[in-house]
Amino acid sequence: MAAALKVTISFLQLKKPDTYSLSPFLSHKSTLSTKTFVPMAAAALTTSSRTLGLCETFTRLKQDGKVAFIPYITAGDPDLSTTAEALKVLDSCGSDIIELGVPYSDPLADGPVIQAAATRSLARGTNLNAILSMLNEVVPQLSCPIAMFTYYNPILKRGVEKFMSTIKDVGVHGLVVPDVPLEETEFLRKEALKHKLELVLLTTPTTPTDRMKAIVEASEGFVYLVSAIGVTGARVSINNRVQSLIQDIKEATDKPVAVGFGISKPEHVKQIAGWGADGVIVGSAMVKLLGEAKSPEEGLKELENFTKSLISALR
Ligand SMILES: O=P(O)(O)OC[C@@H](O)[C@@H](O)c1c[nH]c2ccccc12
Repeated sequence: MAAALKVTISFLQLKKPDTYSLSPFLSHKSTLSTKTFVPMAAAALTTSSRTLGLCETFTRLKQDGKVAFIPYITAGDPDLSTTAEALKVLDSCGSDIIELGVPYSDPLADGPVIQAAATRSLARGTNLNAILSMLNEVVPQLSCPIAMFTYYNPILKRGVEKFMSTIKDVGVHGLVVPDVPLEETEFLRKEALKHKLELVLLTTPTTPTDRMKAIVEASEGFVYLVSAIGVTGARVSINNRVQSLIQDIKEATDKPVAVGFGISKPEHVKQIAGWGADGVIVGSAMVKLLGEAKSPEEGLKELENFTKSLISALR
């Protein structure tokens, strides 16, 4: 009987750290270096559980006629173990992408809630290495992708290439850097692409049309539409102008558009989804619940209830 060609990866036959030997039952042998082989094996092992990237997530949601729910929290507020639990809570509640903020001493685009969160986190000694170690443990337990949110300075401090490779290694999919003007994103974008990270760019209500078009052209993953002039922070209502801003962007690109700034109520979420947004981003309202609660446990419970109320307004 013709021997069935059955290929097994015999780890026991591993001769050297860098080569595996495929040992087909037929006589010939072939060896592949781990550089080409393990990724294939690893991919085969994880294909089914591979987390989708940002753009893929939006594509899947669009096929299901759904709008992405994207919460933002500040890493290390009130502490990193609570952040780890919060990521799991947000994921299990059905968040589609999670923005995780790296605390920074001069968060110029943030309002008082996120500024206070960054101050508390830094006062506890939170640093990038500790955040990365936490992510290394938690990301494999999540079903939704992480977009790291950082100002430019922490990236420059570590070096752009090193920063990109390090966050990719712990399973981060995307990156949002609010204080890098379009003109200075070239190198950042090149390095992000090299490390298969999706660099999300932001456009605002005051961005001139030509500049908005250049931003959406360069943005990867999705386009972040800032809904309000000023800094982050929950608003009583969402500016009706956002509806036309969403349409303007959709005339310029097929890329998904997610709206952030000020969103803090189920009616805000419904309104923005009704205007045609592909995603809604909620930060300050989440950060306030988590960071200003009487205890981490209470903060996590309030975060869960609030997240469920917002997601149910989307579904
Ligand atoms: O906090 P808000 O108003 O819900 O906005 C989202 C925002 O928190 C998050 O996307 C974010 C946190 N810090 C930022 C700085 C600039 C732009 C966006 C952000």
